[in-house]
Amino acid sequence: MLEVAGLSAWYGEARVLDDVDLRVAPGEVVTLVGRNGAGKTTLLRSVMGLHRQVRGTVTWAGQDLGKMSADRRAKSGIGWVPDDRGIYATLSVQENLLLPPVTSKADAWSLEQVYEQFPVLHERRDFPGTKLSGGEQQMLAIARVLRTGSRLLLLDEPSEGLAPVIVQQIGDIIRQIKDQGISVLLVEQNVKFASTVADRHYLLAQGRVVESLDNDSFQSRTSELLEYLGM
Ligand SMILES: Nc1ncnc2c1ncn2[C@@H]1O[C@H](COP(=O)(O)OP(=O)(O)OP(=O)(O)O)[C@@H](O)[C@H]1O
Repeated sequence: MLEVAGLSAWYGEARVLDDVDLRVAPGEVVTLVGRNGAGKTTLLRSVMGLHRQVRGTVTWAGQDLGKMSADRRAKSGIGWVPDDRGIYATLSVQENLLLPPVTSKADAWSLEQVYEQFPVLHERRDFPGTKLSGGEQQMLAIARVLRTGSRLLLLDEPSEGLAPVIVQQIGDIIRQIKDQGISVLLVEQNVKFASTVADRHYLLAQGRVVESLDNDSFQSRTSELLEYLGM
């Protein structure tokens, strides 16, 4: 379980998150929805320990993460997939997958498991990162954190710039991950996509959570909510 309580964040004097509370249960997919600049990426980065000018608490698997470094948070099972995907362009797919340090964690996916769940990565295993499509890069970025045994994935706009058919594939992967009891906290501007994968949603405006709602309520009120958020 991830629990964020009273989280505020600043860049210098500018406060960009204001007293945010949220939870993600095991196997739950939760989205952060809001217009550009609402603070979504900063929230993910704060959970990962990459943004340090914060106040409030982040508790993961019963442990208050306090001032723990991003590296130690990763070792405790939190996986970060940035919006630029962070693929090493000159390395092959397989080399990218072999980069995370070998871990004995039971949750860490083996190369065989990755290739079984992501057949396209097996087909492309000798391709350099530069030759992958956006969707393949996204799959590789997700697979790479699963290799480290992550039990919580922080995904920043996984559908961005992808063709609808590829977005559907990313949705399938998120559902498979969920079925394995892994939690996902997902920033998403594509609300149609968000409503096909998520259990719950937090709506963020100017750094504050303005609504928290389950997927059924989100689907029945989508246009009203988007108008309210100015999206
Ligand atoms: N490095 C930075 N220095 C100063 N201000 C920043 C920095 N990064 C983000 N901000 C500001 O913090 C606020 C929140 O940005 P953030 O990127 O978290 O929003 P977002 O909801 O993820 O939007 P987007 O989808 O555009 O990234 C915005 O006002 C943004 O201009």
